[in-house]
Amino acid sequence: MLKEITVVGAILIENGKILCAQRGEGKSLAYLWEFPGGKIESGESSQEALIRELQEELLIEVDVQPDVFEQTSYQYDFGLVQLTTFICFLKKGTPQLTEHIAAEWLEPKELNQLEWAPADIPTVEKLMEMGIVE
Ligand SMILES: Nc1nc2c([nH]c(=O)n2[C@H]2C[C@H](O)[C@@H](COP(=O)(O)OP(=O)(O)OP(=O)(O)O)O2)c(=O)[nH]1
Repeated sequence: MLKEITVVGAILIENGKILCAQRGEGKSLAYLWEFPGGKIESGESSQEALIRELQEELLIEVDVQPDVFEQTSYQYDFGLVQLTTFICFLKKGTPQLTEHIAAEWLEPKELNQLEWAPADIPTVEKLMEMGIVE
């Protein structure tokens, strides 16, 4: 059966850099880099899901921009991930890793230094083409 997984990812911007987070061992897509976020729960908007996920994963409060940055679907062996990314800004706190094993703040042009989850490539390419984020 085709399993659809609806996921939101945050392009968290601070001082022209983007927060990139590395997935841990024992998970799907282990050690690949991603945008912090996760699955939308029933009854939640995309923005609400991102606010909740970033609170849980990084212990921060964020503002989520209303417009979608990029939307893609990627068929993994475990299911079809529909990933929607949004630009976010830090409102309160400093990111602390509670789930990821590493994080890096990178400029858009540096994003290809990391090995990203396949579903993230369109967002990464769009950010790299923009060159500057603020
Ligand atoms: N948060 C996030 N997930 C992503 C990205 N790209 C991508 O393919 N994914 C996938 C990984 C997971 O299969 C799913 C998000 O699930 P999740 O973050 O809520 O849950 P999880 O890490 O516990 O995942 P899992 O072990 O249950 O698969 O979407 C991304 O940029 N951010």
